[in-house]
Amino acid sequence: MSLVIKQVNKSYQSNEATKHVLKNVSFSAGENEFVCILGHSGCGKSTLLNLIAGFSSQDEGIIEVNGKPIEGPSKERGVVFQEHALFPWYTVIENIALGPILGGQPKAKALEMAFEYLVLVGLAECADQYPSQLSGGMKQRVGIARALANKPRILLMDEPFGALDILTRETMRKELLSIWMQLQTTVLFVTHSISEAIHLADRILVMKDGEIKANIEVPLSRPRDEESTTFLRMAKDMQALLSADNQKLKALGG
Ligand SMILES: Nc1ncnc2c1ncn2[C@@H]1O[C@H](COP(=O)(O)OP(=O)(O)OP(=O)(O)O)[C@@H](O)[C@H]1O
Repeated sequence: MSLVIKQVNKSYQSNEATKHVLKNVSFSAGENEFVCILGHSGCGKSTLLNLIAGFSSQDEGIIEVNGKPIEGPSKERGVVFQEHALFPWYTVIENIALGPILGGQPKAKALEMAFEYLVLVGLAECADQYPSQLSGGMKQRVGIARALANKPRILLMDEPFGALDILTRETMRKELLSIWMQLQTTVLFVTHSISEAIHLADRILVMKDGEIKANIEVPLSRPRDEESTTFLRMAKDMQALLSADNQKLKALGG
């Protein structure tokens, strides 16, 4: 799987004004790579992810998966949102099986597959419960299992842990890494948390005002110690990138 984004531009029109939200965005993500897109609220992270998901289209530029331009949503690109959007009238296992059933799997086979993913996210015992009976973290795990059940080649995650408390967030982060290591799929993960990005990513794209200001490899093995010198130095550098004005960025080579 390779994802290539070249010179993508996107503007929104509102009240006669044009807002240039993505400015010449270019990057790529390789097979099994975990890439985080880091930036403050409003910098264009979700807009970028929505383009890659195929929910909307760019004004200019190219978005290709395995050399083919994307044309709308596809099972090869699974999406997990901050809000889990589970169907309340279906049980947990039915929510997960829905994608495979709609994809043409017989129901029994789809339920079997769904159960495998529930085991993977540690919720086997909740198969027959309804979403309203689950905590926020559990719902988010169901959301991940549901995206994975379609066997995506790339998982697009838009601040999936943003609504969770800090302890649950840490647990989910560890679980996501363990799932990713088992499944080996490409992940594009949007966050505004510097430490979350450094914990998770192979590579971090720092976004500001619709531009990718830096594309940084994380030279640390996992699990990562947030007290280590490299972790702390990276966090400081990224904080500086996110808060620097454009003049200073130029001086930093950004
Ligand atoms: N459909 C739309 N119409 C007009 N403006 C929009 C639309 N969607 C997003 N925007 C604007 O584009 C900018 C980028 O929004 P986007 O949601 O991509 O940011 P973000 O970095 O994901 O922010 P957050 O972290 O708060 O979700 C914002 O200023 C937003 O108001």
